[in-house]
Amino acid sequence: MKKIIKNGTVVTAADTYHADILIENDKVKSIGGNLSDSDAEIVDAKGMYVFPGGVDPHTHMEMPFGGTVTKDDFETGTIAAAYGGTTTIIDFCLTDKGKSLKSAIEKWHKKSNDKAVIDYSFHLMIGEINDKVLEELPVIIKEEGITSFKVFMAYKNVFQADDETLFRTLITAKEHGALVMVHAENGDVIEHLTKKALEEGHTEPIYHALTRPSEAEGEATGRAAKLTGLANSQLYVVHVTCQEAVEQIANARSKGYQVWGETCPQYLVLDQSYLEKPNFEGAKYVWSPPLREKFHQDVLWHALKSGQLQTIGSDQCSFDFKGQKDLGKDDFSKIPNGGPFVEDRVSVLFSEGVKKGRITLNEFVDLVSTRAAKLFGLFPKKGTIAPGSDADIVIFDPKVERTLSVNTHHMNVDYSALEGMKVTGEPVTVLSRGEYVIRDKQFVGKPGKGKYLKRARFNADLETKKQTFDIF
Ligand SMILES: NC(=O)NCCC(=O)O
Ligand SMILES: [Zn+2]
Ligand SMILES: [Zn+2]
Repeated sequence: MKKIIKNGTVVTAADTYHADILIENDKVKSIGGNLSDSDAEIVDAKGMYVFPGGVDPHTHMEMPFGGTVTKDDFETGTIAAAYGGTTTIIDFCLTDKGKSLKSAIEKWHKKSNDKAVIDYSFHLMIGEINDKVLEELPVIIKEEGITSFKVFMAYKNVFQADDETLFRTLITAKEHGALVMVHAENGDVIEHLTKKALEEGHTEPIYHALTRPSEAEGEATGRAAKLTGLANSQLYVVHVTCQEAVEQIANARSKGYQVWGETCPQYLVLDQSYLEKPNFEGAKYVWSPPLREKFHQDVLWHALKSGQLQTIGSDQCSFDFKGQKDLGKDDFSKIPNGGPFVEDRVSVLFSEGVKKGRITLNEFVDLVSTRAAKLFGLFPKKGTIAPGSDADIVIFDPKVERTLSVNTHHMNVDYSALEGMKVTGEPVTVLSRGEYVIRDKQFVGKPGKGKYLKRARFNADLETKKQTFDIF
């Protein structure tokens, strides 16, 4: 099976140039001018950008949360991801205290095995550290290729871990070459403020934001960064929303700590006022950490541009408005947290970022694909277009204008958080390992075609670009 993508503009995190791309089987074989091969199918990309498939480092498919389960599973969620130009997701595998890590991973394999239409991998939640966990972790890193662990500093009495657990996870990760991820909010402070608000009779969605102040995110981010320095380890802060957290990350980085940060499109284009929509509509905009006051958006864009934040995750965590979000109709603390974004992540970044002059085209590719591939042990198999890389490729029309809506999106959820938003640009054709998943804006992939990816151990040198590497 051979294809030549012709006449397009190839965009990577490093370069933008006109070239043809020859794909043989599942890999990029060569890149050059006027390539020809009589056996190859010609794919015309005239007027299009051709960039590496998006790597979304933050999804929650079919995840139990708040007494319900996220609506998109590995089938609907990866189909939507592919429509949106993403060809790899890394999903969070939740663990249960007292149960083996292996059993949690097996559960996640069962959810995804026959369903995913694009490639995928797992991060592993660490909720406790004990002898059993310490014994299992090296085996899991080796056998499952899971090289990133997630610790929640919030969601008290549910997922929240204490500082000892975080610190010991950081030490263990350092020892075995893994990256520790944190949901950084001070869960104890939030618990107190939530109880107080409810006692005072405040039940509306806006109180979700008011009881999770940005200072509580900044404090937890700074604490996690300091513990990382103390452990001489490595940290990735998920879904950064605010100035206080960005400042802590920048401060840690200025001291030479290995700390990276992710933000999400929702924090770049939506703000706290959405939670005040009438008729409980504000529940559609309940994320943790919450949407912030508008000025934080400029701080986040600036941090992406200046390199203090390095990736964009969708935090795909979709719940229907009817039947799921309304579990919190009389109590904001019962509204399932999260929203649908896996399909719109790349387009929002292109339209609001590149088109509006906030980031360059190459920075865009770095943010939606390359950096996550590097940080999470997938580069250069994923995250770039180069000879030997997987042929995960997006052919993207940079000119088309469209309006985002629940009526046209492919996520399995009854609303769009971006209803009516106009964006410029759309993926037209998406290849996963050389095969069409989206062809001329139609899904032509197959559930089960997506492969589970074992990832390499954390490699800080890829970040500082000191090292040459082999295609694997
Ligand atoms: N972010 C959110 O509100 N829901 C998903 C779970 C998490 O990432 O904290
Ligand atoms: Zn989180
Ligand atoms: Zn999340």
